[in-house]
Amino acid sequence: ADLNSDKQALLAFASSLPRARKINWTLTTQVCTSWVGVTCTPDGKRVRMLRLPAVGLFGPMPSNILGKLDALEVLSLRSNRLTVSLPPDVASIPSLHSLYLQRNNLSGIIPTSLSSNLAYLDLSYNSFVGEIPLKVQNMTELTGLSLQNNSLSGPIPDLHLPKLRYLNLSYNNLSGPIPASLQKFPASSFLGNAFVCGFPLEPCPGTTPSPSPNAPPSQESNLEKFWRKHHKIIIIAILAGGAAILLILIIILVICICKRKRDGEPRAASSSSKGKGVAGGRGEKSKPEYSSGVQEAERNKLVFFEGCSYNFDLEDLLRASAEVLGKGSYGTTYKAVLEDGTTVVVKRLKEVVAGKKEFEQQMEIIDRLGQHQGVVPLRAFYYSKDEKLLVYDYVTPGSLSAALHGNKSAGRAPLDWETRVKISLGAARAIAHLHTGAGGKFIHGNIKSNNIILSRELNACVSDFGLAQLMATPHFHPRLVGYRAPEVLEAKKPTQKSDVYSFGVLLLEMLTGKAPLRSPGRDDSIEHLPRWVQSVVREEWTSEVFDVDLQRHPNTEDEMVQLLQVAMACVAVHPDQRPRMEQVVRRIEEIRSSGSGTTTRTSPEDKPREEHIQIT
Ligand SMILES: Nc1ncnc2c1ncn2[C@@H]1O[C@H](COP(=O)(O)OP(=O)(O)OP(=O)(O)O)[C@@H](O)[C@H]1O
Repeated sequence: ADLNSDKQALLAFASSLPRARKINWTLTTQVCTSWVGVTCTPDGKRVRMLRLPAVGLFGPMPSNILGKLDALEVLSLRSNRLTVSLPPDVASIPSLHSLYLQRNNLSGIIPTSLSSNLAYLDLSYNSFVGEIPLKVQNMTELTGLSLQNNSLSGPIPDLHLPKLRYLNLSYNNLSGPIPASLQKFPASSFLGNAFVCGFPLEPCPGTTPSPSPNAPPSQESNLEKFWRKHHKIIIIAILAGGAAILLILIIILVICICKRKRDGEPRAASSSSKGKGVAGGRGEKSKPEYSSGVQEAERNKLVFFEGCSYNFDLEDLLRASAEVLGKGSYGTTYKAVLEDGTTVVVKRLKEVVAGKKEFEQQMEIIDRLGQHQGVVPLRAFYYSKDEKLLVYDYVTPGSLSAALHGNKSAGRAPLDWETRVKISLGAARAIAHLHTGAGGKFIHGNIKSNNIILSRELNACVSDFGLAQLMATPHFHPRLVGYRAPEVLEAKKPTQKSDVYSFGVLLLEMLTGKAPLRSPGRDDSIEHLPRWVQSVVREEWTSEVFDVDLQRHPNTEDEMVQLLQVAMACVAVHPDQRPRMEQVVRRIEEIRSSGSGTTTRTSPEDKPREEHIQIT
């Protein structure tokens, strides 16, 4: 078996099921990079995961097709309308460790040929009948078993599975005592089976209740003796303790009510600080902050763009573990790692004034402009009254800002000259594309080194564009002021020419290795980078301007001076004197091709996108 046989099996699977929503699988496209729901092994030789939850698949689940994917580890076809039965060839794929088929219309018996490598099996909310197969006992890797809400009957097997952490057999027609090996699970694991008895449910008829499933009989009788002797004292102590706790709770409650009244704080305020700590009950993880504004009824409304190969729903995103990457002018950005390991960036926008239609139109434009190798593509968005979320690819290793100004003692290697030119050209091309790509009117509005994300090959990917148009008023985050053109600081309206100014500051940042706003004197006065560079150049100390890390590179000063001239043209005070972005691109291309040849001049920008942006 190889990738080609996996591809044939997937195509056969797709053609055997009428689909409500079109799946983008075709003979001519790449299985591993563009097929929705498909994840390959790291070497790209086999299909490792197939995840198509809630995509409207309906009809009988085909036999002898998916079983051919013999490197498959995860299969998720949950929340579709698959019928008839679970084919034995699927359940027995030897490499399979997670099988999610919950919320379909599958019936018949659970096949006995279950793979012994399964770690998670979810067949809940179907119509399976018959007994729970004894074969489950052999699945020693099993950590979760969800069979609730089926029509399973017969006894509950005695399962000695050391890794089993989650079990749900509720709402079936099972009968008989709960085996001792499963009495550690809560009552909710067994509820809704009229004839199931024993701890943690009601004792079985004709048996004496035992206080603990594992307590040895001798200990039990000692306890009884102790209880007989001291029960009055124990009851009085419990009542006194309970009364004291109640009193303390009442005092705390009164203090809280008084404090709230004093603060005059409305109950619904502080929605933005909710989230991380909103942990649910048993087994639930704390939810990411950005989940707090998503309404229960709207959880299926994550809008994906065409060609996106991610396959998760909003529910998955809300369950992801989220880490704050930063709080910017448009909101908070999180790195979200989903349960299957998929990593994305979620931007939670604040203070959006655009209505739904306007917002959706802008998303369409951002998506269209994202079809460029130098731009971080927007993959999905969510819009509701209380919450606006954007989902992007997670690009590593990080921002240009971190690469230029990050901590050297933490092992950061300085960017060499060749790389800085490559990044400048990549970013310039991407911004020129934004300026020309949507009828010639589009403005980035937020160019800065934090918004140039570097791929593993250190190619520039421009992010965070097209959002200013959705916001109430332009926000000037302190970090942003150094990039703002003078006319924007006054009139607060960015233009393509103000983008050119910001790009000029970015070039100066790369040439000097200095941040756009500096505090040179002891009096803490702030100096703008363009003004500082101008003053040094005027004194004819040009070479003093360049980053000390660049001064070590031989024969590159000519190129540095030429790029400095481009940067200075971009930061001209009058917008009309600044070049257009296409002119900037041409100038950097000339500088690059007239290079001294001391370094290799390959052109990775010409490679196809998937090699260009490394996404984890
Ligand atoms: N797609 C991405 N992949 C990896 N890191 C990202 C991605 N998008 C943003 N980041 C990083 O996340 C951090 C926070 O980004 P965010 O856009 O919220 O703030 P900012 O760029 O500092 O400010 P602003 O909102 O004004 O642009 C930044 O360091 C940025 O480099």
